Amino acid sequence: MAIRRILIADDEDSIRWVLERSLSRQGYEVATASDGRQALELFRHHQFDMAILDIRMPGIDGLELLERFLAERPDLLVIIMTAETSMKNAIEAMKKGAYDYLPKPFDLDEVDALILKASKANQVREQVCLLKEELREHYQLDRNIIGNSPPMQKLFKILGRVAPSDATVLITGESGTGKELVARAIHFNSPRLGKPFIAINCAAIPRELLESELFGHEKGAFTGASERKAGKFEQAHGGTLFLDEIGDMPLELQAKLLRVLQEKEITRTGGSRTIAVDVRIIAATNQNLQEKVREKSFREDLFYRLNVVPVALPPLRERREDIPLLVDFFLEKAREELQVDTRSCSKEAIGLLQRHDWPGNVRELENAIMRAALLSPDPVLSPADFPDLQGGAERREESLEDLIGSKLRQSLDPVNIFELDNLYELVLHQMERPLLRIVLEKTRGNQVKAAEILGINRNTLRKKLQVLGLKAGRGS
Ligand SMILES: Nc1ncnc2c1ncn2[C@@H]1O[C@H](COP(=O)(O)OP(=O)(O)OP(=O)(O)O)[C@@H](O)[C@H]1O
Repeated sequence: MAIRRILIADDEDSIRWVLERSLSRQGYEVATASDGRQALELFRHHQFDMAILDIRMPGIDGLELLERFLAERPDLLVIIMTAETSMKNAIEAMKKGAYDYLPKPFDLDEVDALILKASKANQVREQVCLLKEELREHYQLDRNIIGNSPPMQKLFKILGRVAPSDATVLITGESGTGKELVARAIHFNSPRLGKPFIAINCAAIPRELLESELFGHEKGAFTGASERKAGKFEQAHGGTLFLDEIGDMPLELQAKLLRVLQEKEITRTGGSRTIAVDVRIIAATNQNLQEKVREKSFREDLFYRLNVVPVALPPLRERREDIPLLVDFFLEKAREELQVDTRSCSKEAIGLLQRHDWPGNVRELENAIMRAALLSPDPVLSPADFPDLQGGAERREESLEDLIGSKLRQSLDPVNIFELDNLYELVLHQMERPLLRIVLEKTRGNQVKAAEILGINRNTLRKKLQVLGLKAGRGS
């Protein structure tokens, strides 16, 4: 929004008069006050976009007004006019949150330029606010983290409570359960939104580099350190640092990390200066940290420091009821990202997906859906589109059924079945002999194995072989 209403406060009549005249001519709505009290009164009754305040006024001075205004309206653009030749007052004003300062005496052109600059800055600021809003919406907890099952509802409750705070969170869960997704959601739903979210995977970085990745290094700190470098802690200043796979952090670094967390300051490798850092920590692991503490490969004090709010993500096999929702979510993603028009999954396919155990959790499901959507020519995915799953067997059974079905049709077509009265037994009997023969062939006559595969008792198999006149093999 452009600047429209301006408040001018100065005890010098000539300054008020000149500014009011010039700004009103340019179309701004201007209100003037000759002292701080009057300015405060006007501020309380009008919505100004900008205030131009003289630093020296009887009663309430410009700096105090600035503070009071910003306490109520942090978005107000305040310009402080200062007659002082020293910069001290101007610096003080900037520290207190003034947008800029205007040294007296000034040209009206200077004032115009300043208002124009502020106007542009205001627009950028509003855009940033909008973007933040969009981001927040994008990361709205239950929009991106899919799940409706009781463990997920419990999770949303915890996240809703913990996100707005600065509390350290320790996320545990098997690989692919969404630990990083949850860490991001916490950040984007916290007041730190708009500040950096920095992730580092402690398992993926060689030990000797991890320290400098985390805490930075000074030039020449070690061979290869040709430039000074800020570490992840510094990069995350004001925001959130996500320490993934924290269980893999070497013990000696754990000690340094603990110190940093306690003291909220870092020292770069090879440096001596301490640098204050304001960082929220979210750590994650798929290991049992308590067990590592017992084994002495993870520091107990660090564990307690990180485990302020424990968040445990359930494996997908413990919330199978969420699979249909997840499938729809990933199908929509596939349509957007892969330009396919896969619409849904058949009931049988959903059944198959719900029976699978998903050792790779949501990541594995996501990959399976994306791959199937990409490869299947059909808008509705069927079990055949998931050949890697258990259901491969089901699919083979299906095709075996088709195969037998068509053979049966071929042999029955020329027969007048109305003349028969024991077709069921006849057909099954016809199948029994070839089936037993094939299985015995494959087990090289091992009856124990054959009985096991067929799922029948060994004595039953032996009797059947006798009745059918099939040669009994070895295996007794
Ligand atoms: N509940 C969920 N809803 C939607 N997508 C999810 C959910 N959980 C995980 N995902 C997706 O699954 C993939 C893996 O998630 P993520 O990387 O967060 O898991 P992780 O637990 O950090 O895995 P790892 O331990 O292997 O690093 C991502 O693409 C993520 O968006």
